[in-house]
Amino acid sequence: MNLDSKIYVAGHRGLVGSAITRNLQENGYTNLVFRTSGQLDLTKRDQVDAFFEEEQPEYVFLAAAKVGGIVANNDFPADFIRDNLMIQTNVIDAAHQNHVKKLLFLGSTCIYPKLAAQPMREDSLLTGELEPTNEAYAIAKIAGIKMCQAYNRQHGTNFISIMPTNLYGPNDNFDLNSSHVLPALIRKFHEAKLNNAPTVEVWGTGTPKREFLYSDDLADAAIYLMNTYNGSDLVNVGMGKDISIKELAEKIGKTVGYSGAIVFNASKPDGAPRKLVDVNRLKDLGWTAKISLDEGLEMAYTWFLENIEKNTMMTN
Ligand SMILES: NC(=O)C1=CN([C@@H]2O[C@H](COP(=O)(O)OP(=O)(O)OC[C@H]3O[C@@H](n4cnc5c(N)ncnc54)[C@H](OP(=O)(O)O)[C@@H]3O)[C@@H](O)[C@H]2O)C=CC1
Ligand SMILES: C[C@H]1O[C@H](OP(=O)(O)OP(=O)(O)OC[C@H]2O[C@@H](n3cnc4c(=O)[nH]c(N)nc43)[C@H](O)[C@@H]2O)[C@@H](O)[C@@H](O)C1=O
Repeated sequence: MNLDSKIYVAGHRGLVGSAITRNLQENGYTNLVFRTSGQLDLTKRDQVDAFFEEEQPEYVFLAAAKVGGIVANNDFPADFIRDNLMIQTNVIDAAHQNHVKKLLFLGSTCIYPKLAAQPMREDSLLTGELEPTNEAYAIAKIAGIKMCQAYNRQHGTNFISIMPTNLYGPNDNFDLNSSHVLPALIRKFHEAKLNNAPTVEVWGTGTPKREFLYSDDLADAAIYLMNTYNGSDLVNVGMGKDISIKELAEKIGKTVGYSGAIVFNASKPDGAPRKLVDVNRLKDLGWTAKISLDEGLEMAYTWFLENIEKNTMMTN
């Protein structure tokens, strides 16, 4: 990408899209194009076609998607498969029709089998059963990867796919029903501290392990790969280190300064037992993560205090 290339960041207000936008702006990219979902509903093909015909972006970061935590995925599988298939099909095909030079598709590590060998290598895709709580979302993401690969093969496009591990950072979703674990626990521990609550509820057994990457690191990797990587093979993006949910809860309790007890609610799903990604391909391509979980947690909690805690609209 040149500094004046026209770049469309789809989903620029979200966790990932906002981090990519910040990074591009800080690095002097001046010709960025955005639309909110209210201005451009990417599930509507006619709107997507009109937008691409009008704007003719050269590069596309596809960070718009229907995203949620384990319970939202489990409760609304139809919404997750429908919206994601529609958004990505519309954007990928419009990018081809309008001769976009390069597109970056964001998948997720939930595309790998529930019991994939750890750390999970890119070639474990489609080698086993998926985790049932997010199968619908994962199937949509796998279709997105395969669509990029098929377009590259048949049409000679340059559409790349990256598979980030669990992410967190500014503009995360802190709604307790639909968020991922890390923002949910920041909010739960913070509110328990304020209310002097004796316990905080953590879903599941606390034994599953997850890997967490700060969104600024992910954005840095995405832009690095957009600038340097041309290939149909997917690329994992992560830290290469994981932690149990129990350890994460203890860490967040410490960050927030909560001194009560943690109670596990085993009636909520655990999901995949472990999702550690193999980051060797990414390392070989020349990129490694820079922000540790401890640093990232401090930054995420500070962002929460400055942007969400003050928001009196928080209702659940
Ligand atoms: N969060 C995570 O832990 C992980 C995320 N990913 C992937 O990264 C990508 C971004 O996720 P994340 O930033 O967390 O998600 P967010 O929910 O934070 O942001 C998603 C963005 O998508 C936009 N969007 C949703 N539906 C539509 C629509 N119909 N039309 C137009 N825009 C729409 C929203 O725009 P608006 O704000 O204008 O409504 C929103 O800003 C996704 O592909 C996700 O699968 C992958 C691995 C982990
Ligand atoms: C990014 C990824 O995100 C999702 O998969 P997940 O990693 O299982 O998601 P999660 O962050 O919601 O949970 C991780 C673990 O944490 C436990 N947990 C404890 N307490 C809370 C809690 O309060 N909220 C949540 N959400 N989880 C909690 C929870 O029970 C589970 O064991 C999918 O959407 C998938 O599609 C996807 O791509």
